[in-house]
This record gives sequence, C-alpha cells and structure tokens, in this order.
Amino acid sequence: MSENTPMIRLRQVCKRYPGTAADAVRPLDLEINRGEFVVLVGPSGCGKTTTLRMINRLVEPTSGEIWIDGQDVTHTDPDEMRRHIGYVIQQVGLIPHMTIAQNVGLVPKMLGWDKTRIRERAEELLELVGLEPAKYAKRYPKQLSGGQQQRVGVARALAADPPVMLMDEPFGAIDPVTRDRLQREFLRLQSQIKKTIVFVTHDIDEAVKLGDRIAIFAEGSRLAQFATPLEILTNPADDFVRSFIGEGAGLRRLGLLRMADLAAERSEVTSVPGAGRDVLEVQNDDTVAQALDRAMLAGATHVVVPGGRPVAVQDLVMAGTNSRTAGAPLIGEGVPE
Ligand SMILES: Nc1ncnc2c1ncn2[C@@H]1O[C@H](COP(=O)(O)OP(=O)(O)OP(=O)(O)O)[C@@H](O)[C@H]1O
Repeated sequence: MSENTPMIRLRQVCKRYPGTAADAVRPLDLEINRGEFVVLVGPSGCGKTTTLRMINRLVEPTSGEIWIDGQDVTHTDPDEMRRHIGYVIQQVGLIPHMTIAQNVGLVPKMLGWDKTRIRERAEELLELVGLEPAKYAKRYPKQLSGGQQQRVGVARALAADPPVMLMDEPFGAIDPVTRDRLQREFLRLQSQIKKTIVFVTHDIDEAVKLGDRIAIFAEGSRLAQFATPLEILTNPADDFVRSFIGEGAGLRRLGLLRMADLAAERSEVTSVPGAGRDVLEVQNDDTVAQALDRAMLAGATHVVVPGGRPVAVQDLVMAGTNSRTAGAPLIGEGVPE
C-alpha cells in the first residue's frame, strides 16, 4: 500500500447495542495515518471503547466500513484479523498459570512459530520493555508488580510485530508515579517501533503527553475535535472542548511548545539584550516549560537559544496563552533596549 493510504479508516461506522434505544457510536468517520499515535479521549460513556473495539471487531459495527492498510476488513475473519492487531487493556489479562515468557509467546504460538523462535522473540520483547529475561521470563504473573505486568501486556501485544496496536486505558489502574514512568518508557519505545497506535483514555493530560493527534469525543460519540495537542490547546473547536481541556491549558501548552517553535514565530521581534542582563542559554529542543523552570531556578531574566535572540521570562509565560491570532507574533515584546 502507498505510504499515503491511511492505516486505519472508519467510514460512517455506527454501533447500536441490542436492546438499547440510542447509538453507542453514531456514524463516525476517522482516518489514522501509518505510524501515528492517536488518542481517543472524552467523558465516560461517550463511545471510546466501543470505537476502539470495532477496529479489531471485538464489537461488530451495526453499519459502516472498517479499512485497515487499504483493505476493507468489515467482513473478514475476525480471529485471523486480530492476530495482526495488538491489543492492550487495563486489566492486562495475563494468564495466571502461564509463565511470563509463555504469556508473551501466546500469539506466536497460535501462528505456529517453532519453540526456539518463540523463546527468542519473548526474550527480545522482555528486553525491549525493560524486564530482564533472565530474571522475569520464568516467573508467573502474580510474582510481578502491576507496572511490570502492564509491561508484559505491551510485550505480548507486540509479539507478532503487528502494524497496529489498540490500547484501552492501559495505564489506568497504575499509581501516578509508575504511570508517568510507563508513559515515558512507552513513548521512547514507540519512537523505535513506530506502530500505528489507537489509545483510549479519559485523562486529557495523558492524551496531551502521548498523542500525535487527539480525537476528543463528546456525549453521544460526537467527534468534537481531531487535531494535534497543540492545536487543541491553542484553538479549542467549541465550548465542550474548552471545558474538557479545563483550566490547565496554558501550562500544558508551555509543556508542549519548544523553544525552536518560539524562535520560528518571533521573526518580527528585533530587539537585543541590554548590558548586564542575566541571560540563560537553553536549547531549541527544550520545551518552554523547561526553559522557564531553569530560568527561575537560575534567577535569570531572559533565556536564549544558540544563535538566537534573548527572550524575556514574561514572554515565555505569555506563550502559554491561546490568544494568538493569525499573523500575530506568538510573543508580544522582545527584550527592551
Ligand atoms: N455491551 C453493551 N451493551 C449495551 N450497551 C453498551 C455495551 N457496551 C457499552 N454500552 C453503552 O454504550 C455507550 C458507550 O460505551 P463505551 O464503553 O464505548 O464508552 P466509553 O467512552 O469507553 O466509556 P468509559 O470511559 O466509561 O469506559 C455507553 O452508553 C454504554 O453504556
């Protein structure tokens, strides 16, 4: 398939559960690109899980079409299809009487791989998710912590190297500190494996941290906005999105914007630093939040990226506002003469 064919395409997909009066998911169109990490987020009951499960046909759509990698899979054999789509859920679902290695090797075994290949793949995957095989391969699920079990769940979903991974609140039941670590580890892992990922959460912070794009669902599975985290935080599509992203939007923007983004948008600012100012050097890759944090720790009044012009700390703060209009510079003032 051409690089431009969406990896997942939902066309007018709709679900009405038997015996219910309303659609759990009403006709929905969604296109997800190859290698993209898309997060479905929204209030409880808005149809996120139903949408996710229609992609691997754990829930059969009432109408509409599902396309994967350019093929209409709406009516293909669902068991066969599921072997090529990784699936990770909150309750992990490891089989208690099987060792960790056997759990990870479940799908390869179903696919008829030989024993040596299954063992090697399980070891490779345990390494990949940060569990030393010599220590963990022969253990049983109950001998692992919740966070470790969740990593095994990810390894198991990756076992047959599926191009698509579906993840339903995988970190939902994990304490906040471990959760933060798993999120960061998972982002690093994704930068290596580049799967097409659809990830369900009801936590907007998790969505902003992980998603290349976020699909915000409102009540009754209305797709309120489907855009990058920065776009959503900068230009919420409507009042529902505005209230869903809540009060921390400005701070979240600072955590997403990079110093390089500011430099690109500051072409109209021409002033230079005055003498004796405390100017702290930061990097283009640093987020504005990181630059601010360092400037405050250092007591600096300005920050500068290599080869760039100094930016006042208050201008960094203003970058969090979403009052930017087309054509206006992101930051109002440069450094006074
Ligand atoms: N098996 C089912 N039979 C009948 N109705 C269902 C079934 N599963 C889900 N629903 C209903 O469909 C709607 C969407 O549910 P779904 O689980 O997809 O929402 P969700 O956004 O994932 O919610 P949550 O964040 O609470 O998990 C809800 O109104 C729910 O009650």
